[in-house]
Amino acid sequence: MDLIVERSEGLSGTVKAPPSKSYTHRAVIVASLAEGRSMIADPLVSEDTLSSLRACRAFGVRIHEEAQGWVVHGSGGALETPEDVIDVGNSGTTLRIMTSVAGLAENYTVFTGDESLRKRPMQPLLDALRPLGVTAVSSRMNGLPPIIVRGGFRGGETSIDGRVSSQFISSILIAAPLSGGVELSVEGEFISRPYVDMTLDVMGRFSVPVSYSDGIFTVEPSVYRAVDYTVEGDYSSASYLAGAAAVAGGEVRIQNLFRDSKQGDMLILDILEDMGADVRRGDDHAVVSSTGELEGVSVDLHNAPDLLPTVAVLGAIAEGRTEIRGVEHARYKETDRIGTCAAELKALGLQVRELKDGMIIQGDITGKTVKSHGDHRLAMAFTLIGLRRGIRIKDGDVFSVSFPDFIEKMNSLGCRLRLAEL
Ligand SMILES: O=C(O)C1=C[C@@H](OP(=O)(O)O)[C@@H](O)[C@H](O)C1
Ligand SMILES: C=C(OP(=O)(O)O)C(=O)O
Repeated sequence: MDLIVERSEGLSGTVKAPPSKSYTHRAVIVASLAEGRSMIADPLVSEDTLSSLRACRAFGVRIHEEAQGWVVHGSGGALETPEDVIDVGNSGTTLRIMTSVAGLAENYTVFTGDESLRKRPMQPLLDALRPLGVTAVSSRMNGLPPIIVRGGFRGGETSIDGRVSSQFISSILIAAPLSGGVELSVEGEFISRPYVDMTLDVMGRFSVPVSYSDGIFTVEPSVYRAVDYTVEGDYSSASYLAGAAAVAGGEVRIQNLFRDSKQGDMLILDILEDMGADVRRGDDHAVVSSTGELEGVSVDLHNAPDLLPTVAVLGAIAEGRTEIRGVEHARYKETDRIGTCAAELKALGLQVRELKDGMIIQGDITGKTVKSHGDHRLAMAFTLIGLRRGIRIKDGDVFSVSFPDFIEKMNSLGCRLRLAEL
């Protein structure tokens, strides 16, 4: 279904940022491996995080969805062989993290997903698991899902290329304590590092420490202990709420955003400030106000790849030139986000120079229609252009992957958007 956005000006209101997608995945998966009963309070209930919940259930973990959150009866690491193939839909995080977890189960596990998921690279993880005792292969032998994993995670030493996805590192670290222990060295540039810090944060909350020195993570054999865990708000989702205030003008207060968060995407607040918005940070909220006039910026997104669509669109709206660098790994997401964002911005009339690791954007927007390419972050980011001049986003209903109440939250601030009638 298409998303229709009408010009909107002068936003106001207070809104709660949706719960963090990355923390929800980690919390439900680690709680599933823990000994005892955990309550995951305020989880993100979205297509991607439900993929993780269902994947954990497939290994025999009992999880109850209640009003306050998810009650997880941890397996202590005793996982059943799934009865069927596991379909993780669109969720790369589920696929990557659960691949190592499947190495802890007996027999074979098969993971597949939607058309986009079946293009997500897996080979570095498959190679890194082999020395640890896990034989995991791509069914088509092309490094892509479907993935077949044979249990046998005994632990040991391994290494991984840090340039493709930090999810490979999170994956091995999460399963590692339930093996004989792991030493994992990261080779080359270590992109998206804050996501690994989030992994260590959750492992620590469930009583498992990880040490890191000279590029090597060390995890000793250990047990995860169940805990009650509250999921904090999501800075990536909040980038659309904050971005809306910056482009449409007015003042918006976003609750549930913590100043001491480990999320790399909190960089959006600095970027909006550099572009000319006014940002006030509280311990558990941020307030963004703006006249709507923005200036282009130069940013490196190596630690915050999910901000690429938001920043590209803000750059398209801003006066002058915006340069985004350091984010070649955005090409391996739900779509090749450098390619799809550049193509759609060009179709809207902008001058865009696509770089290997980013893009340079300048010029004026003339067009009125864009395509989401089925990518939730493109759909939500293009909404910001609509607030300035109206837009129709083809297949714009894909936001439910990460932000199911996106329309309601944006509407509550004064943004005029709706799904097109069929
Ligand atoms: O571990 C995670 O929760 C994520 C890691 C990032 O991926 P990469 O490490 O592949 O950049 C990010 O893009 C993704 O949305 C979520
Ligand atoms: C890349 C993303 O998620 P995943 O890797 O879990 O598909 C995202 O949410 O932008």
